[in-house]
Amino acid sequence: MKIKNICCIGAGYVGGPTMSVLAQKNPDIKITVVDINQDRINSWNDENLNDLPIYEPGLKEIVNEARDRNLFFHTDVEKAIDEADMIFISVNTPTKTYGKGKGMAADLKYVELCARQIAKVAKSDKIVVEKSTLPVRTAQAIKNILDNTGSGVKFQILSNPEFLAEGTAIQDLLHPDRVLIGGEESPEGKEAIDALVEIYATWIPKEKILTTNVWSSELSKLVANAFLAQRVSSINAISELCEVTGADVNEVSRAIGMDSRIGPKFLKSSVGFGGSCFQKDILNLVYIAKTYGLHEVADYWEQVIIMNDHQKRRFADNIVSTLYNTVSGKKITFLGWAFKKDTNDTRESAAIYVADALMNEQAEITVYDPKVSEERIYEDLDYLGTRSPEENRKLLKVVKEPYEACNESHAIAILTEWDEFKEYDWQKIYDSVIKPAFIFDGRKLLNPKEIKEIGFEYYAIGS
Ligand SMILES: NC(=O)c1ccc[n+]([C@@H]2O[C@H](COP(=O)([O-])OP(=O)(O)OC[C@H]3O[C@@H](n4cnc5c(N)ncnc54)[C@H](O)[C@@H]3O)[C@@H](O)[C@H]2O)c1
Ligand SMILES: O=c1ccn([C@@H]2O[C@H](COP(=O)(O)OP(=O)(O)O[C@H]3O[C@H](CO)[C@@H](O)[C@H](O)[C@H]3O)[C@@H](O)[C@H]2O)c(=O)[nH]1
Repeated sequence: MKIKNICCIGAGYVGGPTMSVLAQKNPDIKITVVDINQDRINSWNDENLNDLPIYEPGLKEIVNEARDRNLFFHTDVEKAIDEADMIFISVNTPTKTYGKGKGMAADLKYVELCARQIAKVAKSDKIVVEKSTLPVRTAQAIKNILDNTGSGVKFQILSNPEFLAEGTAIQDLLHPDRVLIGGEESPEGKEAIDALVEIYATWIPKEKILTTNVWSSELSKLVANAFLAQRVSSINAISELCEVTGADVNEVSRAIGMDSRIGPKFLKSSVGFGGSCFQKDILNLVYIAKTYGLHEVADYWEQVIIMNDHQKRRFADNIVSTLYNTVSGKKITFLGWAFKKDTNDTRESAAIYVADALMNEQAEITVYDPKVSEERIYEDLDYLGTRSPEENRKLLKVVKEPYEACNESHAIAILTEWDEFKEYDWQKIYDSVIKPAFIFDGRKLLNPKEIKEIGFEYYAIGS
């Protein structure tokens, strides 16, 4: 079966970049990315490409090549569904904030809405691809909705989780470690799997395209994120031990990472992992385990989150205790707000929680981040609901220039590992801050020797 027309529902961090690369590599397939958010679609259609909704290195060039050739962005969801042979569901699946499973389970209302809309509109057979991260066995629920339309239309459901990381989305999409496709083990299921394999095979070697049953594919996505986050929490747990024993966590990471069985990646100690996925997906895994009565399994994975919360809290506590047990009325500069470098995404960023903890102590925070907007930062804080929007704006200021952000500061905290922070004139910054001059490096980014020689009191995670 040769796919000619693809629709992707959801023009977010996954839908946008993924479909852009798919379109670039398959110029003979028409790909339409739809979203209910008109502003987002307008941004994707921004004529001079300066206002794309997502910042990812390399994305602009690919959108420029494929857009209006075989890649289209619009809001007419029903028309795009009707025309497509293959429909990707790439909508958000946040943690539930209400009802059963509140704070743990994935909220599948957007996915269900998509399934119902497909069921309503479809007049010809379709392959529906789960691109969103979903709890194991969600394909069954989607299938139930689709198979009960009475229209006679046949659907095949595939699971094709996305493993891209933000900031490196385009490179991850162009050169993935693997592509995972789960499908039914029937002849129709195999035909659907083959159709999707052919699309990826236009640029990815076939041996990297892994096909499994649907449930293994759905579960593998949650497990991959749980394992990755577990490594970060493991090294962060060790960072605290390093701080009290005189060991250095970078040296420990290097020493253990050279063991080929452990490997060197994802062993960078930090102020805590953030991002839209790790916490949400582990909570989801924990919830699924609990649902099946597997309490030891649930407790085991929950510990990854507990350690991460501890790491954020103790970073804030350390600032307070070092600044003579009070930060009330003191200016604390945050360098970085994004959850990692090279992205403007701030979801679950450690910076939000560290700021909130310090604002509870009446600190006056000034934030500089090269890519995150002022509006976004206030939205993140307001979302916590800890204090009124007016108080948030009173206690936290956002500036567009790093030296201005540091001027007359009592302490500088590095929350994101942006490369440009390393290049700053730290002597100039030292001259402009209140003494003693403190730096709290949540990313172990700066050179401790150089920074201390300038005169800073320098505290880094894990040493
Ligand atoms: N962000 C990542 O790096 C990443 C990586 C891998 C997997 N994932 C998973 O991919 C999924 C999407 O994540 P994201 O970060 O792209 O989310 P996102 O919030 O950036 O984008 C989702 C988009 O879907 C749209 N949407 C929701 N319901 C809709 C509907 N009924 N019709 C049309 N549009 C609708 C929203 O308006 C939004 O623009 C999630 O399940 C996530 O866990 C995310
Ligand atoms: O050694 C490390 C590696 C990462 N982090 C932090 O962990 C978080 C997540 O980083 P990363 O995994 O690089 O970014 P994400 O974009 O969240 O990507 C993860 O989540 C995606 C969504 O599911 C998956 O597709 C990716 O494979 C998975 O890496 C960030 O706050 C990082 O700063 C560390 O603190 N130390």
